[in-house]
This record gives sequence, C-alpha cells and structure tokens, in this order.
Amino acid sequence: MDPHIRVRPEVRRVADDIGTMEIRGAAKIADAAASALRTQAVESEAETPETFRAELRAAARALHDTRPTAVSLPNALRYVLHGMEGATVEDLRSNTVAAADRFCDRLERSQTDLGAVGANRLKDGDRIMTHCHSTAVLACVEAAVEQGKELTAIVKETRPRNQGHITAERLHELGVPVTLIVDSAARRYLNDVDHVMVGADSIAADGSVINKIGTSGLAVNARDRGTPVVVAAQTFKLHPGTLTGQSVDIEMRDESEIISPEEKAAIGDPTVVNPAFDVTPPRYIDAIVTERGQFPPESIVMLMRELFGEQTTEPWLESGQ
Ligand SMILES: O=P(O)(O)OC[C@H]1O[C@H](OP(=O)(O)O)[C@H](O)[C@@H]1O
Repeated sequence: MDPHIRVRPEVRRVADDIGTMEIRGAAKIADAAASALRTQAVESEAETPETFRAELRAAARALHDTRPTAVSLPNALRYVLHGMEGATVEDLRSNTVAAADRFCDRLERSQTDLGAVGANRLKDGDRIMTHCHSTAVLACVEAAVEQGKELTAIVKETRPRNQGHITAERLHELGVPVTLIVDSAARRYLNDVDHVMVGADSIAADGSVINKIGTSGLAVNARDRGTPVVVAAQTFKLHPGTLTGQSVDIEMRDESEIISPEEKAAIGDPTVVNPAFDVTPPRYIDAIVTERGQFPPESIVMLMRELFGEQTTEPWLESGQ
C-alpha cells in the first residue's frame, strides 16, 4: 500500500472492537463505523485529494472486513463515502464529516420513529418474548411504556453470548418485569405471550430476515402457536445486494464462545460450529416495523427499490484501490 495512505489508529481500534464484539448490535456497529470514518476525515494528514480519498476507502475497508452479516455496516460506510465530494482536501474533509453527521443523526431519528410505529402494535397488558439484544425492539418497548402501557417480557438468554442478559437489564431499567428463560424453553412459553419481537442484522429482498442464531426456530414455533412475529429494523438493515441475487454471508464465530479447550478434549474433541446468525423465511414473519411504517415482509422489495434504485456498488472497492 502507498506509504502516504495512513489509516488512523482510532479507526483500527473501532474495527478491532467491532470484530471482537466490544461494539455490537447492528445499529451500534453502523454508528461506530460512520463515526470512525468521520475521525479519519478530521485527522487525515493527506496533502492531495487523491490521498485523502484513498485513505477514506482504506479506512472503510478495514471497518468493512470485521463482521460479514449485518448490512448496516456496509450501508453506513456507503452512505458516508458517497458524501465524500469535493476538489480540495478541505472540501472533501468537510463534506465527509457532514455526511457522517447526517448518517448518525438519521440513525437516531429513525430509531425513535421506528419505536413509535412498533409501540402501536403493543397494547396495555401485553407480554412479549425477545431474542438477543436489539436496540430497535427496545425502542418500541420504550415508546409503548412512555404511552403509559404496562408490558411484561419473557427474555431468551440467547446462547452462546447470553445477550438476552443485556435485554433483561434494559427492560428492567424501563420498568418492564422480566422472566428470563433458557433458549430451549421458548416453545413452552409461547402460548403465554402476545408478540415475539426481534431485531435484524440484514433483511433480504424476498423479505427473509437474518438475525441472531435461534430466531428462525423461534419464528417457526411462534407460527405453530399462532403468536405474531414482529421484526423491528430500520431501513438501513435492508440489504441492497440481495436485489441482484447476492446472498447474505452468515458469520461463523470462534468455538471458544461455546466450549473451552479442556471441556472439548474431555468429551472426545468433537467438531464444534458456531454460526452467529440464521435466516427466517418471510412466511414466518407477520410484520417488519421500520421508521417508514410497518410492512408485510413480502412487500419489502418495493421499499428497497425505492431506497436503493439499481445501485449496489461498494465505493471502497473503486478501481485503483
Ligand atoms: O440494531 P439492533 O436492533 O440494536 O440489533 C440488531 C441485531 O444485532 C445483533 O447482532 P450482534 O449482537 O451484533 O451479533 C442481534 O442479532 C440483534 O438482533
């Protein structure tokens, strides 16, 4: 790589934190990535527009290559890099900073707007079941609580990283009584809940939802029990590549999240696999709640065409870089 192209240490730190899941959750990852590009733009010592652009693309690539499934990450990078316009370094810098600020601002507003839509589905006295930790789901609950609705929640612990514990803590802070269950107890309690509410890491053009491993089994069981499944996700979870036939990569994480080397050796050294996400087909989903309103999953492709048009290029892969 050209020695003049310097990715700032803060960008590397954010990339590491996303890779190790210190920063996690699709919306938080998008926010952190856009903010890291902002830092790169502010701190860049590039002397030419070409070097500035190359640095921003290198920073975007470092951030992009951390986790493969949540499309919020490439969508955030794409948004900021499309704003990187100008003929001088100073113009490029200020336009990139403005684009990053716009993105983060939209992210925050979209979460609030989505929460207001999702809250309309929730009635006073309802009980929800959640899987993993989704800020979008919590935005719906928070808006409903602010409207004076009393809710209760059954929270799946969400092995292997137990992110359900974060959800339990946040719901407790919102004053929502929580019952924590192991993942395999979900079916037993589905008759007792009014809605299953989950987030999304990516949504494909056919309305499939890619979310934390275990979501698809939960949705199939919920359909069997007649419990509606609601996916809360801002539109930057829509995966533009799926419009042109790409599939979504499912991240495989380290086996150490499941078992220690000693435990593994003690049980005969089995092969261990640790997929972080699964795909829930649209027929198991009742509604996708976004900041633009609520959609049946099969109609999400119309929204995608409106938002993305035909463009699906990755700006950090532009020729010459
Ligand atoms: O954007 P919000 O709704 O916060 O989160 C969406 C999804 O991101 C998380 O992925 P991970 O924990 O980063 O693997 C979970 O799968 C969660 O449902």
